[in-house]
Amino acid sequence: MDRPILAITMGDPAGSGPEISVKALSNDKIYQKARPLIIGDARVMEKAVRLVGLERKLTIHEITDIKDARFTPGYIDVYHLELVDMEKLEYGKVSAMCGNAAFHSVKKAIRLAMDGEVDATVTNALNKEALNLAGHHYSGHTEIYARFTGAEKYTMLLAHENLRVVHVSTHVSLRDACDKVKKERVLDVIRIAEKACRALGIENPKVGVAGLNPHCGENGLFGTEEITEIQPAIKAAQDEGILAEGPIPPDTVFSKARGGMYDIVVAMYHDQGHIPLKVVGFVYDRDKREWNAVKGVNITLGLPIIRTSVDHGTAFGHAGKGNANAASLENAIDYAVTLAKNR
Ligand SMILES: NC(=O)C1=CN([C@@H]2O[C@H](COP(=O)(O)OP(=O)(O)OC[C@H]3O[C@@H](n4cnc5c(N)ncnc54)[C@H](O)[C@@H]3O)[C@@H](O)[C@H]2O)C=CC1
Ligand SMILES: O=C(CO)COP(=O)(O)O
Repeated sequence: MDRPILAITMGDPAGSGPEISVKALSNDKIYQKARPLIIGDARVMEKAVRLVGLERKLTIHEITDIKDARFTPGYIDVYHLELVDMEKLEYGKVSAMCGNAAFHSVKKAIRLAMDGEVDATVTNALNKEALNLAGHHYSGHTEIYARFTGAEKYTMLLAHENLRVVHVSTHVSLRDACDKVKKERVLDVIRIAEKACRALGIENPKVGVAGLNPHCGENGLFGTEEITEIQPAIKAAQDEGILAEGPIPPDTVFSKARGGMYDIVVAMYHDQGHIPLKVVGFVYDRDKREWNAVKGVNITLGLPIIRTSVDHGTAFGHAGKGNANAASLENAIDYAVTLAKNR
């Protein structure tokens, strides 16, 4: 486990995943801490190497068996799945072909991890519209991983620096999200959050639990979920010895966590957790008209295997231009290495 084997999915071939994978793996230092390979299409990856002008430095090494991987700087091992008709590939366009290719890359990575052939998986972004257009009816990686690993209690963690957030629900409408705030689910997510912090090397983690409603409902004046669902879940967690606190008003809980009061925050729905993370991790420069930083990592917790991911999307606006930012993928690779080593 000194240099864990990482299966990195190429993501939607029409997006920035192949390009940022090449950028991340062109850094020789990565091979000192991990043995990375790409799961996807070798032709797509060759095109990405040319796109970033690294064809003299990097060779795509096509494999169909992990045993054949070189894991050596100067080569990018690609577990080739013959997924893409290069004549039809158009950067920045939603297509069933690309949705299908992204899906099968993910499915293969999961299989390899479940079979113990790789130590962890790292995903590049897929486009949910393309995925569904291809007939794969999932709302994201999280649900694909749950289905193919058989996990029942899982959740999404986003992390950037010392800010970590897990979610009671993710890809559902805001109306449905409110109905999903139930004691049992909140308690499960608190438990998973605490365990994840330990897996990341944090001793005695403190878990801050957000409320759902403004000001936590002001004692029932505008919403009662804090009283009927969230408080009882926190009490049950405390009875198990977990250092959980809350419910904490959602508008300040993240600043408190960032300041060091909590190691992790339990958010009640997708955007409650995603917005603070991306306000900190995504930094746009108005004068340069580009992103100075696109950082952060997405980790699925509660799986029997490791999955870390970029926390941005397919960035179709950057695809084919060679100017996408690889920082989030580098973060995701680092987290995968840490989790594999602590397992
Ligand atoms: N892990 C995953 O598979 C994720 C997939 N998505 C999917 O991606 C697609 C596009 O979603 P959007 O909401 O547009 O989010 P997005 O993250 O692709 O784009 C948001 C903004 O960030 C910029 N950006 C994102 N990644 C960048 C990078 N690596 N380098 C430079 N700039 C970058 C984009 O140019 C855009 O301005 C959707 O289908 C969505 O469902 C979104 C988030 C995560
Ligand atoms: O869209 C995402 C976050 O909003 C990413 O979701 P998945 O990790 O499930 O693909």
